[in-house]
Amino acid sequence: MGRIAIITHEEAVSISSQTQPKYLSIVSGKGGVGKSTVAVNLAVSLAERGMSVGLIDADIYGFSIPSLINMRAEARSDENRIFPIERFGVKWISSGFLRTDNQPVIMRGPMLGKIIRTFLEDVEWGTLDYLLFDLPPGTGDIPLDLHQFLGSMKELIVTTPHDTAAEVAFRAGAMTERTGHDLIGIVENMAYMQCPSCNGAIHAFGHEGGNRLQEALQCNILTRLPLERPGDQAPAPGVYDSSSEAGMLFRQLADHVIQVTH
Ligand SMILES: Nc1ncnc2c1ncn2[C@@H]1O[C@H](COP(=O)(O)OP(=O)(O)OP(=O)(O)O)[C@@H](O)[C@H]1O
Repeated sequence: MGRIAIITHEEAVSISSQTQPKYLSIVSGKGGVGKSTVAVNLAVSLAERGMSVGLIDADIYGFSIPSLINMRAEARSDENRIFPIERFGVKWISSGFLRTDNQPVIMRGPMLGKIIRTFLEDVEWGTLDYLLFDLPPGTGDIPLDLHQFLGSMKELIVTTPHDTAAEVAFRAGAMTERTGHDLIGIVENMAYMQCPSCNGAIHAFGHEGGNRLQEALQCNILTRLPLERPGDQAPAPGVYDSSSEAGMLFRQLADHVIQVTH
């Protein structure tokens, strides 16, 4: 597993505040592996370190950011600009904030690209240190569109330890190379759970998938996250409390991201 660097809050703040945000995509091969959960908690952890952070929910059809951060609201807009929703120190935009009736979003490929462009250009982001993208699972048009709009960007790939998830994640990782994006690491989510009686680790989804992916993509696993739901103390259904094991690991991951992207 890759070494995670811990940095102080002061160091983090001194790294922050450039004019151009750093673009970071969170990708996965399959749905349901926890990509949006990783994106949300990384965004909140970066903000806690003093970074100015925005997140684009680029999963236009399958958006889940509003429910993960427990926010049902319509983004304000005027003639020219859309104002992102602010919560937990992060600015968020999602198609779920453009309509609040939970109706399906029906769009063809080129319209998806247009929506992403609108999110990039017409949202009042202000000055950001990081703009994160929660991409839809798989290797569709949106990563290609983003490459066209922004050029090179950093990517984190999320998988579970299950062989199938890792195999599909490999294709998403290979796509990263083809689009010229820079894969900074792998997050193995739902890697283990703690046995309630003996406290040992239970590997419900196996434990080889992440290692195989690491070898195949020649890229480090940055963290292995437990199978653990945010508890009653959690600030929202998809946001971990900073004192939980997952919460602490997300804060370490944020430190690492700051180090490798500054
Ligand atoms: N480590 C974890 N432990 C327990 N539950 C988790 C964990 N990670 C994610 N979940 C839960 O699994 C479900 C799917 O997570 P999430 O929406 O983040 O996945 P996803 O990969 O973004 O899926 P999709 O691409 O289909 O939206 C959510 O209910 C989330 O709360």
